Amino acid sequence: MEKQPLLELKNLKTHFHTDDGKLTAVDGISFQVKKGEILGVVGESGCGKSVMSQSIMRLLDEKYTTEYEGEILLHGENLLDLPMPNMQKIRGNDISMIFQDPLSSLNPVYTIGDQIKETIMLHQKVNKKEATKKAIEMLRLIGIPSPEKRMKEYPHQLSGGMQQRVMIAMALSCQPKVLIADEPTTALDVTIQAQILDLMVDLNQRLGMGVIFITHDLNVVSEICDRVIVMYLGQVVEETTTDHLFSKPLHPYTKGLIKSIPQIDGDRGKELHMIEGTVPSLNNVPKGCRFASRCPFADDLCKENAPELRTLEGNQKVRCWHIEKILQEEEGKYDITS
Ligand SMILES: Nc1ncnc2c1ncn2[C@@H]1O[C@H](COP(=O)(O)OP(=O)(O)OP(=O)(O)O)[C@@H](O)[C@H]1O
Repeated sequence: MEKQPLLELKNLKTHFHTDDGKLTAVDGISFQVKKGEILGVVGESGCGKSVMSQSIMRLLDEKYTTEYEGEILLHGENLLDLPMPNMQKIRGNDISMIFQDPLSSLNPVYTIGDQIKETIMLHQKVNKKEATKKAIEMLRLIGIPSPEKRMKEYPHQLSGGMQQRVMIAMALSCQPKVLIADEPTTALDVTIQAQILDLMVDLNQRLGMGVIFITHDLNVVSEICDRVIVMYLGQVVEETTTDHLFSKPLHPYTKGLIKSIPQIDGDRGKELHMIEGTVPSLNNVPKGCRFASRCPFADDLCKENAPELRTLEGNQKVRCWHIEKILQEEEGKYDITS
């Protein structure tokens, strides 16, 4: 039976009212996250990944600058319709978020224990003693040695990796249905990074949590994600399974990203492919395909007309006018290699 989505975005748009006019940083994003699934979100800097996740949590300034359109459905309920106090209950209880920089989310003047306990007591009906027990359990679960001792320490007394684990412990302490992880391991060294990713996958499988994993690192995507969306200038340009992303990327932008993955072994000496050009700015969004100025396939059609996201066989979705041409090239490639 097809799993029901935990979280579904339907044509989400996030607009900022600025001195330069109205800028649309997220422009019609739709996707689903199912129970126990890890959805990767990739794309170059500035393509709207963080604005999208902050929109899901409704963390942006709605009073003065930000305007949303579309739907963010959690179990069928549109989060964009909720009054802020209700939304605050959703945060931490149903959806949690972990950020790139752990120190920005940990309070330097409170001990680790107090911060986790406070999060637990804010979201669950438990007394202090029970909250302490749960906090220790969570630190143990997340692989922090001597959790009783760590509870009494302040954030600055912990290494970067430990701080990140504490933040993950806090995010998971209420067993959210959905976890949004925004570049959670970028600032960490490779060994710690691998340990934290293992932990996240383990918890995702054990707790059945849906995860939205935002990253620049396609190697990480290949290791942990089930499906991936590729974003470009506020839109999804490709959505596919992780297997297909690497074996059969179709959008020219996705192909460029895959080619620019640094090779650790093999291919040594081969020049790293960089996608030429830069992402257009939000106050100068092209009227045609947003990737056209950097695309080797682009012609007049692309420059004049914006392509829709098309669904292909295997539920792969691609926003490009030249899918057939690209598919033919792929076929050719397979003929030679098979
Ligand atoms: N408050 C704001 N007002 C106006 N524009 C904003 C605001 N916040 C973000 N933007 C713009 O929205 C676009 C998307 O930014 P966002 O931070 O989501 O990109 P990103 O893909 O997460 O990049 P990175 O990978 O570097 O974190 C950028 O052009 C950014 O300048």
